[in-house]
Amino acid sequence: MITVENLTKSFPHDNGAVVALDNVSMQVPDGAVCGVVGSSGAGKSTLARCIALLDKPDSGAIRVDGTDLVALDGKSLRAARRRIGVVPQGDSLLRQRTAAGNVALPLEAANMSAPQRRSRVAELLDLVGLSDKAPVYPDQLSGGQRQRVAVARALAAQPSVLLADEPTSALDPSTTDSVLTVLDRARSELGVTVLVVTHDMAVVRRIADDVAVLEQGSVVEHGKVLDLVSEPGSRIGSTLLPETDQGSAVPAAGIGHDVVAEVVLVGFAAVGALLPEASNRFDVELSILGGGLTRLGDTPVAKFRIGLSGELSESALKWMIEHDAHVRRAPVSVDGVAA
Ligand SMILES: Nc1ncnc2c1ncn2[C@@H]1O[C@H](COP(=O)(O)OP(=O)(O)OP(=O)(O)O)[C@@H](O)[C@H]1O
Repeated sequence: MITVENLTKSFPHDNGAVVALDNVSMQVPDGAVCGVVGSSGAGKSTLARCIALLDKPDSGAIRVDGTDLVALDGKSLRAARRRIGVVPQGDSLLRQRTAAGNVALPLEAANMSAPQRRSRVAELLDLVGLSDKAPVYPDQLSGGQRQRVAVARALAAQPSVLLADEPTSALDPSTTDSVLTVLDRARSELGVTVLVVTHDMAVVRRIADDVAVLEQGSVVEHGKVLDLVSEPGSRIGSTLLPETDQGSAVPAAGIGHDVVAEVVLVGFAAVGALLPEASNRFDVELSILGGGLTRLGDTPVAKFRIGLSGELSESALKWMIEHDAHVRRAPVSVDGVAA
């Protein structure tokens, strides 16, 4: 578990200071992948650098497995750093070393014997799908392959936490996918807790369990992706879920439908069965007025604007809510038209 409590960090700027992190608090559960997103200058990299112990915060605590890292120094700080693997922003491999040589670096620093090192490097290159590239120099690798070597290197010392700062920036979508697969494997096969700083919402869509949205140094939204997308007004929800054409006027109560509502359905069972079942059970006519289906990680999620017609429309809606549909009634204006 990573716990960040009231973290503040500023940098000197002209005659004053720029506040990069302003009282930031968040948690990442063990074995979860958390995306840290936000616009440029929001404080994402500063947060990652503080957690990686590369920058010292002005105040606040960063607990990894219960230990406050901010309070450490000397030997205990160096030991704590080894428990945090870092994939730095940009090209970070040593050009004069092969892929295997780069992965071996932290193992050499830890004085691991040569035979042990060879076997550990082989394991790590296998994990990132690059066993055949062991003798290859970074210049002969693609951008995605270089990033996968950087992930292997970050995992070499068996950290409990992996931090990746913009691991997919400047990569095309198919290469991005291979890097994300590797981060996902770090979590699923090694149980590592992964924090990914990114401006790319595709990263959140594909691998994040949790997400924190930073804005001007503050966390403005934080939690499980699948919970946030059901919350009205969620930025994550409005970015990751299909549009339902909120703005268009749809005939509502008394005109075309007895009830108009927006529903978010999470998971195979809900997406596949809930709407037809509600319609059958209550003998109401159900029309999809907008929205669509998407996938967050392995989970199908739908957001629809629906119209219900029939005497038991209200009961059908209530039944959907009882069966875990997240329902928001579409606002209806005075002339009976959904706004
Ligand atoms: N070493 C530094 N010295 C001075 N100011 C800094 C330093 N590092 C970050 N800042 C400032 O702190 C604020 C947050 O920067 P940070 O790099 O953490 O944001 P970010 O969200 O990662 O942005 P980007 O997506 O562009 O990388 C910015 O105003 C930035 O200019």
